[in-house]
Amino acid sequence: SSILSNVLPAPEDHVLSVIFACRDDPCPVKLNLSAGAYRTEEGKPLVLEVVRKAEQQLANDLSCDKGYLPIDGLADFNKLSAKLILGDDSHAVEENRVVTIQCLSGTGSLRVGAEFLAKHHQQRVVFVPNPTWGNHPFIFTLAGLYVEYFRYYDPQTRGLDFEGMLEDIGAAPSGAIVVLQSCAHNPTGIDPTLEQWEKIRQIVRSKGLLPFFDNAYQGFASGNLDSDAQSVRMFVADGGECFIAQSFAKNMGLYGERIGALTIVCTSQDVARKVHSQVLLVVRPMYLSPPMHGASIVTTILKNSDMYKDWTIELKGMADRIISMRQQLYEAIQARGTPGDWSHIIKQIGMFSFTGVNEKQVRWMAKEYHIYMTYDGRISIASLNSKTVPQLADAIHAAVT
Ligand SMILES: Cc1ncc(COP(=O)(O)O)c(CNOCC(=O)O)c1O
Repeated sequence: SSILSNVLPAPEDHVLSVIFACRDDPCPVKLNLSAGAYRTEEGKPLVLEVVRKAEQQLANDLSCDKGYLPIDGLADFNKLSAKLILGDDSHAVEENRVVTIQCLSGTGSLRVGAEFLAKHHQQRVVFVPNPTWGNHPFIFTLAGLYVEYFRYYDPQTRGLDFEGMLEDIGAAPSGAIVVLQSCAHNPTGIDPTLEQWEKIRQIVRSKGLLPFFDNAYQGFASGNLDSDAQSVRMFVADGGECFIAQSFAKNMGLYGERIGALTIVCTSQDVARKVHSQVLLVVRPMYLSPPMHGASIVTTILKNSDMYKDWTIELKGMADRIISMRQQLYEAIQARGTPGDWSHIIKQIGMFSFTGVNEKQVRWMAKEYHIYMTYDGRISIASLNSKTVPQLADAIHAAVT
């Protein structure tokens, strides 16, 4: 008898089921707003000019070979990636307290960090925002840690439940890991202000908690790489430890190259050395060593000041297009006189908007308007363009009136 015959079908995944429903919808004007990937005004994925240029340079560089990278990845990439998030004048970097490992994009960085913590950290509780990116609970649970939630989104104000957040983090047991999205919170699009980040930092440090930043959208939120790194730099500046998962999927458009980094900021060079040696033991049996191409593209761009500048211009272009889509959607909703306050659409930041429409309305819009978004009412603003904004505004108007 077959060994695999007892495998059960996987439970329905909320995001995937929406993507499948949209895929199977024959309607020629269907609109998929569920996927978290940037699209141009023409509705196409974008390969940055500067990425094409870097790839041409790499293709012509005959010194490049296809040998294995070290377990922790391309050394230049690790240095440049750490500098990007920590800043050019980071004391942690100067004092050699920083361990950076090239990982398989943001997901891989979170996974390696989770496996490391499960092996070396006594406190097994991880606090994540409620709501948070759908993969967070799975990544940490799979590593053998226990996921708990801290209040983050307030449905009443459609804003940050800051008091609730502070209370829940303040009640966490000493040593608990706290997952913090550094900017462009997924799925709500709501970020703490700098003043609020400072209060969060104080409570995390005073309770001896371990911050694990998920930094998937640096530069993609505000359009400025340094602004979007302020929350992380605030914590690192106080000399404490923190984990940071970086991704170049969105801000460099390298989704499929799976390029990111896990940075662990330690309190001393000595600790950093020991941590580095142990992270290698997590990676080796997991995937041995990371892929070269994405790391080579990022390194080529970050180490060349002209290409770096070109990148920041294209990056701001993406962020600005999203911000203008928010404005257009807000104005289209206003123009229709749709009941309710829709200002959260322009107050929120990053790839997504938490519209506030409920699951029943989401399902109705899929059926009647062939517009698809995740059941929590999250839409990818990056998937909108000037032609589809009116279509969405009509659907929202019809759904909530
Ligand atoms: C907060 C966050 N962290 C990490 C990641 C991981 O990204 P990657 O592994 O591609 O770097 C993502 C990617 N999001 O996926 C889009 C979606 O929610 O529909 C993310 O949003």
